Amino acid sequence: MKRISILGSTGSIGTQTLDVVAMHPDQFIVDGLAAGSNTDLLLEQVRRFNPRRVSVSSKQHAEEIRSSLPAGVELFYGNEGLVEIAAGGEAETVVTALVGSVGLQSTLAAIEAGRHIGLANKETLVTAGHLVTELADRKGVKILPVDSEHSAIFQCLNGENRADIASITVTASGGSFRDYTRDQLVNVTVEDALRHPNWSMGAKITIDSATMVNKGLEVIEAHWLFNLPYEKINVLLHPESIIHSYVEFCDSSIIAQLGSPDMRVPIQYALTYPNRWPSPASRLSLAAIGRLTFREMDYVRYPLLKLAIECGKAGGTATTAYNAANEVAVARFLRREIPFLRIEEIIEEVLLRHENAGNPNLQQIEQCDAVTREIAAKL
Ligand SMILES: NC(=O)C1=CN([C@@H]2O[C@H](COP(=O)(O)OP(=O)(O)OC[C@H]3O[C@@H](n4cnc5c(N)ncnc54)[C@H](OP(=O)(O)O)[C@@H]3O)[C@@H](O)[C@H]2O)C=CC1
Ligand SMILES: CC(=O)[C@@H](O)[C@H](O)COP(=O)(O)O
Ligand SMILES: [Mn+2]
Repeated sequence: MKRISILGSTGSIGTQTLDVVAMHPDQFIVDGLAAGSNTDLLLEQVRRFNPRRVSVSSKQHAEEIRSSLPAGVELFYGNEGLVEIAAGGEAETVVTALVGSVGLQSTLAAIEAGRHIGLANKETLVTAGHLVTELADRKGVKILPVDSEHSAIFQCLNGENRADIASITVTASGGSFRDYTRDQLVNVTVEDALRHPNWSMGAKITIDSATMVNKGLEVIEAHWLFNLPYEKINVLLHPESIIHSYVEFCDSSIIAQLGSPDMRVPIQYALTYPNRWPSPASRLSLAAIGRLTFREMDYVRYPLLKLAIECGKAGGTATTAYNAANEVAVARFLRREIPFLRIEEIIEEVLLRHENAGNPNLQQIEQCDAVTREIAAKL
């Protein structure tokens, strides 16, 4: 039996993690669940999965559910609540499925407490990858990737010698607007942007996919997860999202991981590694698909991908600023306060003003995150 806790249990990754648990009820114990404001869904999850500890984002939400919780369930809230679920209790693995850099403190707390991490919350590695990976190394904690591309690369590297890697290639669907010219982006709506061609995901990552920020975050995530220089990380447009990513080795062999686009597969692998268990994900028929297509990445069409890689190479607080500016800009777009292309301008303007600090500690990261958010909110 594996004991797990989930940060962000009510979101897209969180609910699919519980789907995996429900498929293998004799293999998992759910120790803790942390949600934001969706208290109805959290209560349903509590009744079904019997966690001993839960958390919500505010005191007000905690009061809403306190009387409905079964006896014995401990209730927490706020950032401290996230840390309680991450580092308290008895989970062996914590699935980090929060969205945004709000997940940093609890991820660090989980690692500090010696919990293995099933990492979906890529923003934590983007904002403070050096702190997260250094602490995980020191504590002997495994960071198992949940993100589909990183799970693919992780699977391709199974049993391989890291020194033999020539490069890795992260595939990109192109998102909702992959067939639009830049001129056509001027009047796109929130609804248009939320229509991802291949994946059903939370709102923030779906917008990130449309701006190609998601691929920028994923390149930085890959840099930290696989300890590779940016020069060895490529991006390739692959509209079908069937090849989830691949690795090229020094002898010119390429190993790729393929599958139907279903996040339950990488989520489950992060929980069962190094074993594989049956999954209800639909089987891939390459004969039925017929052909897979690829396109060179166009860095002029997607300037935010180029900027993310530049920030990654610059290091320091540059990726913290990039990530924070993006979180604010996407939230403003989703609230219909700014048009789609303004997301780009805000991130670019923030980075023009950014004064990079090398090798930042946690306090400097948090300060950079807060200051950047203020600037991005005013632009
Ligand atoms: N969805 C996907 O298929 C994929 C997602 N990812 C990554 O996984 C992460 C999660 O994405 P996704 O599941 O789509 O996001 P969602 O928006 O669907 O879910 C986010 C979760 O975080 C919770 N949450 C948000 N803010 C807070 C807070 N302040 N305190 C406590 N809980 C909070 C939400 O709670 P509530 O809803 O109750 O408010 C919800 O449970 C992201 O980093 C994303 O990039 C990576 C690959 C694929
Ligand atoms: C499912 C997953 O891992 C997402 O990050 C997905 O990759 C988004 O797709 P694109 O960013 O390639 O459009
Ligand atoms: Mn991904």
